[in-house]
Amino acid sequence: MKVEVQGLSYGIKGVPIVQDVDLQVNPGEFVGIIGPNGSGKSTLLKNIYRVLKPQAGWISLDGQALSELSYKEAAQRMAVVSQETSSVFDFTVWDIVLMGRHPHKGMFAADTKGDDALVREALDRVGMGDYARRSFSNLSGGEKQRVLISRALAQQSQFLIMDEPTNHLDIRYQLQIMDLVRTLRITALSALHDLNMACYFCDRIIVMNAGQVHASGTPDEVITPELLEEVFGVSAELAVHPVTRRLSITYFPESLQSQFKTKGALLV
Ligand SMILES: Nc1ncnc2c1ncn2[C@@H]1O[C@H](COP(=O)(O)OP(=O)(O)OP(=O)(O)O)[C@@H](O)[C@H]1O
Repeated sequence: MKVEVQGLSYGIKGVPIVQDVDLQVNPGEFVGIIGPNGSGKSTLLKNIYRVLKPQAGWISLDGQALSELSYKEAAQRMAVVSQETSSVFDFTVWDIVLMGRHPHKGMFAADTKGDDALVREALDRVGMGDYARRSFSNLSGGEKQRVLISRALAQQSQFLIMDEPTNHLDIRYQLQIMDLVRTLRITALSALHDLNMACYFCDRIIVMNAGQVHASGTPDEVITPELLEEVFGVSAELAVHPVTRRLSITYFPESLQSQFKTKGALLV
């Protein structure tokens, strides 16, 4: 699925939060949105997945304006893994993942064996197969996140939006989830905080700063020591890993900078 956003702006009480954002996600691409805290990543994503209404701009899925789709039609095309996981109801893990099938069904349609098989497979893919009968609300943050990703898989949408999907996950599941999204070759747009993960897994990166797109391109094009200094205010060194050929970032906290500088090891 091809996703296009043009001139998207959103503000609260006259204060601009996202300003004139253009972006494109090509079919099968995994695009990461990075940026400092408060730079507008979540607000931009919420405008795309329709929790917020853009004050200006245009969003389309395969050339069709998102605003012209019903919520059900939009949910058939777009799955969301957001940061908000609280629920007032005590659903089981199975129920939560089964909800991913709802956009594909009529109002009173019963769940089919096909739905059950998709839910089972989606749970297994994130390593949560043994948790099906557990209460969702009692899970750890990382387990909840894996269940929500599982729901998105069961939804079988062609476009996946994620807001810091690896938040709460230990390193094994961070790698597993990012790898899964990558290998599914589903069109994906995700806010990410871990820049090494973004460099490793994303085809392209969009850098948000103060509500605007500061830079965009492949990780090699976008991530430079100068950008990390300017946008994130951190000193860092970049290297290309000899085996993976991916960019690898090493950060230098202020307390270590003078130490390394005196040893002449700081290369940037
Ligand atoms: N409902 C709201 N009322 C007032 N300000 C808001 C509201 N929602 C977001 N903001 C502000 O908009 C800015 C962008 O917030 P947003 O959550 O989009 O940033 P973010 O890049 O996702 O940040 P983080 O990395 O911390 O998750 C922040 O300064 C935030 O305080």
